[in-house]
This record gives sequence, structure tokens and C-alpha cells, in this order.
Amino acid sequence: MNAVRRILQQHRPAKRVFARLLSDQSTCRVGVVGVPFEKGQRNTGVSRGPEVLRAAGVIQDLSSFGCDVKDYGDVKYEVVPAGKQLSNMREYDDFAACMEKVSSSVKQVLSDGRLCLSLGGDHSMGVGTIDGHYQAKGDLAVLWIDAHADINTSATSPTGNLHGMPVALLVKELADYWPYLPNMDWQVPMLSIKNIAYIGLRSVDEYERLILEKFGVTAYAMEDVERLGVHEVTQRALEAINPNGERSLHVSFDIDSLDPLEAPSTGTTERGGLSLREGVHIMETVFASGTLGAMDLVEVNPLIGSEKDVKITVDAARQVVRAGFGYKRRGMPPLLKQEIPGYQKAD
Ligand SMILES: NC(=[NH2+])NCCC[C@H](N)C(=O)O
Ligand SMILES: [Mn+2]
Ligand SMILES: [Mn+2]
Repeated sequence: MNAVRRILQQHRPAKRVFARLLSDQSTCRVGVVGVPFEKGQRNTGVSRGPEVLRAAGVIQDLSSFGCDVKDYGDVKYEVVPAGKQLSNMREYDDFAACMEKVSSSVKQVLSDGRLCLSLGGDHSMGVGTIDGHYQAKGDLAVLWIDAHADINTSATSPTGNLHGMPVALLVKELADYWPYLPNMDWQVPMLSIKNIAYIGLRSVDEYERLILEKFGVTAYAMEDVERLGVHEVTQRALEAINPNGERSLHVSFDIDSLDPLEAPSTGTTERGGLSLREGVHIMETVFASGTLGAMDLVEVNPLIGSEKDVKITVDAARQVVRAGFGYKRRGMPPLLKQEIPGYQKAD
């Protein structure tokens, strides 16, 4: 044994002091739900988001720094035709059927005592994930990180794409603006529009703008990020929607919030977006708040762009996700799982 090793041996107890105990990391039990749904918009490929994110190692990323991750698999659904055509809501039957399942999967993960990470899929899945979160935890705060406000109703949507409508379906203040929605009786709009904050906006439709103004929604557009800086914006957003930290926080992260240079493989790119560093900073701030209950990572489309574009986009998604669940860029101390008395890996 050489001198260095002998010294290390002698100092072994010190290692325990500096290592993180897995049992301290209460926030680090995570359940992953895949939502291979793409009918909320018109590009083929978003439904392969969960597959490419898993293949790139999203789950290993989290377990590598100590999260206890369980993969709940992909959501499956069977369509029940509504029997009635709904105007300006494309692929409505599939949407209604899929989101009911998404909601119960997310509810299950949270009831199992885990944080929930939902991998999309297009952003219409926010209806399912936030509904499930609400059912498990009650009153929520929602941070919607997006280039778009996704708060169109069927009456205001210029496209009929459901991924532009999830927020309007979730909030009680807009309930009267919808027709009766068949097969959506499981979903009661319970969220208060006051408890939603946006970061990253730069493509807001006229009627969306009207709604945001009318209800005084907390909305930090790109110019606010420029003026105040990403840290201040994130702090203010969290303060506005969750002043006492009592509400469970839902973060819905649309990858198109990032600049297309950082995330090119997505269906509705808008230039002039958040840098990856800003996206990571938002999620680090979210983690530090200790309030995260569930996160969605949506709109990664591996069929858009070159192979390199897809890799850049998927890598960006991975960095944003791991930051939300506690990864620190400054580095993580080692984990000593086995040395915790009575430590048992959860199922
Ligand atoms: N999740 C998204 N990428 N949404 C884009 C929405 C674009 C537009 N506002 C629409 O209603 O269709
Ligand atoms: Mn979106
Ligand atoms: Mn978007």
C-alpha cells in the first residue's frame, strides 16, 4: 500500500461526513410517465419524444446523482368517438381519451409518494398532467415555460391545434368560454388563473394577449427576461403564484421556450428564445424552492431537423430535466448508499 492510499484509509470517516446521505434526499423519488401523443399539433414525430429521451438516458441522468427513479412506462388509450364533431379542435376524440389516462397515471405516481416527470408528447398533454397533479395534491401553482401562451379556446385558436389550448381548458375563469366537451367529464377546470405564471413568451396570439391582460396573468415575456435577468424573473414568478410555498408546483416546460439554436427539433420554433443556461437556471431555482411536485418536458420532435439537431435538442432537454430534480452544475458530492443503516431501495 502506498503512502497516499494509507492516508486515505486513515481519513475514511471524513468521507462519510462529506458524502450525501440518500435518505436526506426526500425530493429525489421520481416516477416517469411517457406520453407518446402528437395529435395536438400537425407534425409527425413528437410522439417519439419519450422514446428518444429515454434512449438518451434521461432516467440514468437522474439516478446517476442519487434520484430513486421508477419508470411507469407509456400511457396507452382507446378512443371513444364522441359522436359529435367539435369545431376547431382537431383530433378531439383522441385527445379526450388520452388525457384521461395521462391524468390517472400522474395521479398514481404522486400518490406513490414520488415526484412526477412526464415526457411528451405535444403540449396538449398539460391538460392530463396538471389534472392528475391537481387530483393528487389539490391547490396548485403552475409555471408554464414556453414561447407560446397555449391559452386559446376553440373560439380563439387560429389553428385548431389542441397544443395551443391546454391552459384555457384547465382554468376555471375560462370555463364558460367552452362548449360542452363530450368525454371530458372527468376533467373539471379547477386551476385558478392567478396561480399560473409564464416565462419565455414571444409568440402570443391576439386573443391570448387579451385573456392575459383581462385576468392580469403573471407573464414574463422575453423582454422581461432581458430587462430583469432570468433569476429575478423566476423568483418573481414563483413568489406570485406560490408566496408561502404551500402549493405543489407544476412546471410545464415546452422545449420551444429555448432558442432554436439550442433546441431546433421542435414543431413551432420561435427565434430569440431562452438560452439553455437560462432554462437550466430556471429549473435550478425551481428545485431550490423545494416546492416541485411534477414537471412536463414537451414538444421534442426527433423527426424535425438533422441528426445533430435532434442530439442538441435532446441534450438540452436532459440538462433542463436534471436541474429540476437537483443536479448542480458546480458538482455533486459522492453518494454513499450502502452505508446508510437500514437503507432500502424503494420498488
Ligand atoms: N405548444 C405549442 N408549441 N403551442 C404552439 C401554439 C401556437 C398557436 N398559438 C396556436 O394556438 O396554435
Ligand atoms: Mn407549449
Ligand atoms: Mn410552445
